[in-house]
Amino acid sequence: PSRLTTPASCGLRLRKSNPLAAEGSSLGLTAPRATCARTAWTRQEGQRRPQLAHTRGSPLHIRCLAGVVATGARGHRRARPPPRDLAPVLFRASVPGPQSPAPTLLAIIRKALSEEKRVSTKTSAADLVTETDHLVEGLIISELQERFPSHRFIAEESAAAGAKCVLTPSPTWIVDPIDGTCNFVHRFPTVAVSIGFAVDQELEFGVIYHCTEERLYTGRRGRGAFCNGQRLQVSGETDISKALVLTEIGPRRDPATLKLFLSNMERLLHAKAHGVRVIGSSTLALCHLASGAADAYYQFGLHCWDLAAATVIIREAGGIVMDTSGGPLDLMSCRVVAAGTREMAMLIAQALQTINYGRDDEK
Ligand SMILES: O=P(O)(O)O[C@H]1[C@H](O)[C@@H](O)[C@H](O)[C@@H](O)[C@@H]1O
Ligand SMILES: [Mg+2]
Repeated sequence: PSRLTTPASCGLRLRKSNPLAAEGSSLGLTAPRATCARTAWTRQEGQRRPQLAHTRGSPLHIRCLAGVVATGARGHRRARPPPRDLAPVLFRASVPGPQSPAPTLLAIIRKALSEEKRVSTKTSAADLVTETDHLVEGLIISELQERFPSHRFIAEESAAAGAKCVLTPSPTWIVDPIDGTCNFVHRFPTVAVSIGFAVDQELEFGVIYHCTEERLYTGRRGRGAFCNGQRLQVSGETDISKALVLTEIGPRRDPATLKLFLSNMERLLHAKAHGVRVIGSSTLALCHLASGAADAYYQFGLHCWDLAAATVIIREAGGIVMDTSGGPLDLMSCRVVAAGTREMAMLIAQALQTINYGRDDEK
């Protein structure tokens, strides 16, 4: 398999035992070795953000992510690979063994999960963020930026700090460093990292890692969707009265929004859905849909970083992702309906009342 050369201080290779091996062999993946990173915190425009410098032997070693290969150009690292030739595999998933003191991205999240956290709020009292969200986002972006200096990024905590969320035709990584931050704060073990990639405003691939259950979901346009190497397939259910439906509450708690949220749930229960579940992570709920463990998902108030990776995974598992109007998905519209079948998606869309959260690209 091809082996990408990385800068001396941040070599990354993927293990053969990586859960992606089945898919990975066709992508030319190789085993991981340590990446070293040093973090320093500085205040910029009132925000606390990580500045990263890759330094071998620095106190914080991060073996975090990314074997990225150009399948059409094996063995060549390109500053800007041809869009269709990119395939991702992100995350060194395992906690390091005793001989390896370097924490993985996953280890950082898992360690922080069990510790006290400094929690801040963003758009509402229920919209939470921690230092770990910032740290993980900084690590992911710096790693990818080093490999692909011309690529663009849309990332949750950067957006919260004022960065614009505009999806241009340029290759763009769309990152949610921790999805399920409220769960993370409460130590509720449903937390994920989500990274999507778009070129020409089209979603090319997505990777979602379930941090506590060590499940790696991947989807690549035209190449299928997998969980730990097992192919994913959505359910074929078309009847709401036989459906398990998932949703998320969204960040707002004002009475008008809550009334609409509860009324939408009530409408689906009146339609005799078997259940409507809220698990606290949009990306993992969407992965459950992709794996056939649920039949539909809808939400108002989610963001492009909740949707980007999951959309590829669901589509590649045979599912439908659309706008709540029944039209095509608009990644920036802060709303979605997804289902295993078009019939189910349309039934859900027809049952819903709109909750207007605005657009990601107008904030
Ligand atoms: O945890 P974050 O990344 O803030 O994502 C949340 C998402 O943006 C919301 O729409 C969902 O309702 C939450 O469950 C997600 O966790
Ligand atoms: Mg998040």
